[in-house]
Amino acid sequence: MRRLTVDPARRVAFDALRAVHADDAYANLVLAKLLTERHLSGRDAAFATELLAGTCRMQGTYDRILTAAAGRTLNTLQPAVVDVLRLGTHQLLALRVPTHAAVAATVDLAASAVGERVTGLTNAILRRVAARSFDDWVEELSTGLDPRAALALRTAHPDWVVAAYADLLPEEELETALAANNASPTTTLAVRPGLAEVAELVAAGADPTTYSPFAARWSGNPADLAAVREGRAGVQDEGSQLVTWGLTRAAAPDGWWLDLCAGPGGKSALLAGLAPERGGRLLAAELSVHRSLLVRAGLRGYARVARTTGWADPAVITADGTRPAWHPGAFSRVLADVPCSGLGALRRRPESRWRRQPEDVEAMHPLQRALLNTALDSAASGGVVAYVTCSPHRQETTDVVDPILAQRADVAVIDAAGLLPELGDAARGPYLQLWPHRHGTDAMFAAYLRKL
Ligand SMILES: C[S@@+](CC[C@H](N)C(=O)[O-])C[C@H]1O[C@@H](n2cnc3c(N)ncnc32)[C@H](O)[C@@H]1O
Repeated sequence: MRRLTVDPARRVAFDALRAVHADDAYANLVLAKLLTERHLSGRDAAFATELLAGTCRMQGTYDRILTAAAGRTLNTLQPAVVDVLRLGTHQLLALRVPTHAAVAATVDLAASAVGERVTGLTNAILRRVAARSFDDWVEELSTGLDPRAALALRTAHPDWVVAAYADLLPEEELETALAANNASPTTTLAVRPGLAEVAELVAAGADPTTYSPFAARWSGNPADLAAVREGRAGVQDEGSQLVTWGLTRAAAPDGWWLDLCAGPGGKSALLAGLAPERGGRLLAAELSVHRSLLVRAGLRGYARVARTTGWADPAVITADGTRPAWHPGAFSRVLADVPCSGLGALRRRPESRWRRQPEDVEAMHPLQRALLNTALDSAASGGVVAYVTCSPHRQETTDVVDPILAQRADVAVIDAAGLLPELGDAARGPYLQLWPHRHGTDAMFAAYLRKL
């Protein structure tokens, strides 16, 4: 029997991909767990990360290429073999792995992970994949497709996601916008106001970002930074920081602030630091017990300061935001960062574009409406509500906000551009819409509303 030399990075990527497909695991979470368990770091960890993330993102297009190369539908192959082939295809068509190395390493992976009997098939299919470049495959497979379907194939997005983007962006911007979802985002950190300064992160080697005064980009492991270890900074997309900052910049009375859907707690951590200097104090509410614990953990830096200085400690409760455990009108500022499809964070959630279905977007609509109505009921007269999604999809953004505005006489829109004037090109009517290709952030949406 021949000796197998399966390298640990490819094996980790394969086991993570199997968990994504067989157990509905989140690629990022399962990968982080496997890297730790198997003690992979440095170049091996970087290769496994790129291999897994790239394979997950491009899956729909790779499956079309593999179907053509195999001459049969993929459901006639063992699922584990299909995953081996997807990983091999990414190495051949997107990474700079020489053809012979990509094929040999993938055939060895097939032998060790599935069995010697599938090596001939794996080898034959991969050799056919390797015969063309990615662009040549796409050109061949695009024959007869309409321009939108060809764009979906080229940028590896489901047709319905392309349609949702096309609904919001000018045609000439569409391809750039979709392509931006295929770039690996760098890690962005946010300081906890009052506990750390961006200058501390910059002195440690991070880079300031364009818009958020709380942000810095970091290319290493966040846990290497003392500020992160001590709960004085955390990982948070710049878009999430900006929509939160917008809420704190509107005029509003002093009083308690509410984060209605707080878990895992990134925005709460920013709000908690900004509240005291604006006459506020934060209550973070979250439905899931596990996620409420994450919110509490994210606020641990403030808890330490509060113990020693008597500073107003943020509070965390586990509660259903649609059945308020507080009196109406109790809050001066309310953040409703509602559960959504996450279509604006496709860069960070490599598998999600193929897992999500249009029905998922529809299914969330009633909860989003209910949470926005609770948020408005919870705000005091003169108070401000931010309705936020990490999705630009019309159904979970303006289709939630506009009908509620039409129904309620006690709400007015605050122009988002006035709250965040440093952001060019982010107005969506009176609302805010960020985009990866325009702002380098997730595609966050925010509507700022005044309770009359
Ligand atoms: C988009 S996430 C919030 C992200 C969070 N604001 C952050 O920045 O870390 C939505 C959260 O709403 C929670 N959620 C879902 N239904 C809820 C409800 N009825 N009441 C309160 N929270 C809810 C989910 O568990 C999830 O943690």
